[in-house]
Amino acid sequence: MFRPRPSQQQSASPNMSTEAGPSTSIVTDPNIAQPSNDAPAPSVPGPSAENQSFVSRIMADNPYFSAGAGLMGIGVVLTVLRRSVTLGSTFAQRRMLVTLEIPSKDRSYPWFLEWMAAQSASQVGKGKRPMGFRSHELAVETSYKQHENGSSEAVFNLVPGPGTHYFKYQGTWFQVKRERDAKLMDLHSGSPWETLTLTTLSAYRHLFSSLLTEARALAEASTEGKTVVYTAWGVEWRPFGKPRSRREMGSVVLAEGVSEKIENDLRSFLGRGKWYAERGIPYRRGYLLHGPPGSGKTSFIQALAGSLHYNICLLNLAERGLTDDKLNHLLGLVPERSFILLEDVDSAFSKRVQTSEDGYKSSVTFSGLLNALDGVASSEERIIFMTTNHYERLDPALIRPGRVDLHELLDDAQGEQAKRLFIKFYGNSKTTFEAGKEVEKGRILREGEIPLTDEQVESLGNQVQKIVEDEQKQGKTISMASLQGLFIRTGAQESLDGIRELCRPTGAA
Ligand SMILES: Nc1ncnc2c1ncn2[C@@H]1O[C@H](COP(=O)(O)OP(=O)(O)OP(=O)(O)O)[C@@H](O)[C@H]1O
Repeated sequence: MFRPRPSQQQSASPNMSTEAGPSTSIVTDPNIAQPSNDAPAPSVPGPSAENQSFVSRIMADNPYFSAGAGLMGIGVVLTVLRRSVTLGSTFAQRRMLVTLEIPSKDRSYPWFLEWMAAQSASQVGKGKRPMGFRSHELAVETSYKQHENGSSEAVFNLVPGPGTHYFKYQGTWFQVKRERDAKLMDLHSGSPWETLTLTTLSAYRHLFSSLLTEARALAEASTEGKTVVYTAWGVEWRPFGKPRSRREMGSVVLAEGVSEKIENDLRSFLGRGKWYAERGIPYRRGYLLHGPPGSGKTSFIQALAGSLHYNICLLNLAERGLTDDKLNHLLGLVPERSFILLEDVDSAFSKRVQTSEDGYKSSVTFSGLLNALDGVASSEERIIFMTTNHYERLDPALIRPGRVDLHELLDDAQGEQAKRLFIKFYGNSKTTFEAGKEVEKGRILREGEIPLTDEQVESLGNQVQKIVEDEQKQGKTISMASLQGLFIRTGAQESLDGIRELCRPTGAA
C-alpha cells in the first residue's frame, strides 16, 4: 500500500510552513478566482507586494512547486483511503465474519485435526490437491491401525502445522489459523499451548457446529467396536495406547453363573438414574472382584465393558504425584460411558498408609480415597470396579455396602470351567459348509494337528474336568491363566499331562 515516504514529507513541509503555504498555491492557480487587487494590504509586517507577486510567479512558473503540492494532495487522499479501508475491513470483519477458537485443551481439538487430516487424505484419494498443502506448513501425526488379524500398521496423517490454512466445507471457505504459544505450556502433557482459530462468513456460522459434529463422529468411528482404556494424566484422563478390540464375553470362562450374575446386576443398574435421583441416592454401583492371580478378573471387566460398549478408566492409586485432591477431581471427570477400574486395591491401602519398596509414601490417604469414592452426591452415573488378590487384607470401610455393592470371588479353575476352556481351544476345528457355501470357519489348526471330532473333544474335555477335580481333592489347583498358556502351546492329548504338572497347592501363587 502506498505510504508517503518521510523524505517526501520532509521536502514538502518547508514550502508549507514558509511563504509558499497552500493559500499561496491557490492564488497562483489560474483556474481559481483570484482575490481582488483592491483588497487592502495586510497591516502586519510581511513581504512587500513586489516580493509576494515574485513568489507567486515563481510558484506559478516553477513546475517543481506545483508537482510537490499535487503529490501532497494525492498523499492525503491515499492516507484517508487507507484509513477508511482499514476501518471498513475491521467493521466488515466484525459484522460479516465469525471466528471460533478451539484451545488445545478442548476435546474437540484432536477431533478437528483428525478430521482435517481425513479430508486431506480423501482429496488425495480422489486425485485432488489435499487441503493444507497451499500453506506448505504441515505437521505429521502418526497413529496405528490395527488389522483384523491383529497386526498393526503405522499411519501418517498430515495435519495443518502452525500457520494459516484454508479449506472448503459444504461449499464455504474457512480459514484456519494454528498458533503455538511458546511461553505457555500444558504442564501435564509437556506440549506447548496451542489454539486453532476458524474463521468464516457470519452467514455460515451454523457450519461450525455441523463441522464439529462431523469431526466428533469421525473420532468416534475410529473407536467403534473398540474399548478405549484411559489413564490419569495429571488431572485429566487420556487414552492409553490405541483402542483395543473388544473382548468377547464368551472368551472369559468363569465358574457357572458368575458372569451372568455380574452382568445382570449391572444391566439392571444402568438406565435407572431417575429412580435413584427420586430417592436421593447417589447413582453409583461398586463391584469387587477378588481371587487368585490369573483367574480372569481384569479380562472379565474388559469383556463386560466391551459388551456394554463402555470404556475403562484405569487408576493406579499408588501412582506418584496422585493426591487426594487430584483423585477427587479425576473421579468427578470420568469420560461418559466408562468404568472406573481400581486394580489391586489391597496393595494400595492394606495398612491404610502406602509405602513402596523405595520408601515412597503414597500421597493419597485412605480417607481421601473413601471421600473420592463417595463423591459429591451427583446424579451422574458412576460404575466402579475394584480387584484384589487379597480380600482379607481390605479395610471393611472400603468395601462396605454403598462403596462395594457386589463382591464376587473369581477363583482358580473348577473342573467344569477347565473343560469349557478346553473345548473353546480344541473344539470347532472344522469348517462348516451349507449347500457348498462356507458358513462358519473353525479355528485355525496348528501345523500337523489332526482335527478332533466333537465326540473326541467332549471325551477329552471330560478327562480334563476329572483331572482338575481330582487334584482339588488333594488340595491342589490350577489357575485359568495357566490352563490358557498350556492350551496355547500343546496339542489336546498332551495337555492332559500338562494339567497335572501345573497344579499347585491351593493358595500358592
Ligand atoms: N477365566 C478365564 N477365562 C479365560 N481366560 C482367562 C481366564 N482367567 C484368566 N485368563 C487368561 O489369563 C490371562 C490373565 O488374566 P487376567 O489378567 O484377567 O487375570 P486377573 O485375575 O486379573 O489376574 P491378576 O489378579 O494377576 O491381575 C489373560 O490372558 C486371560 O485371557
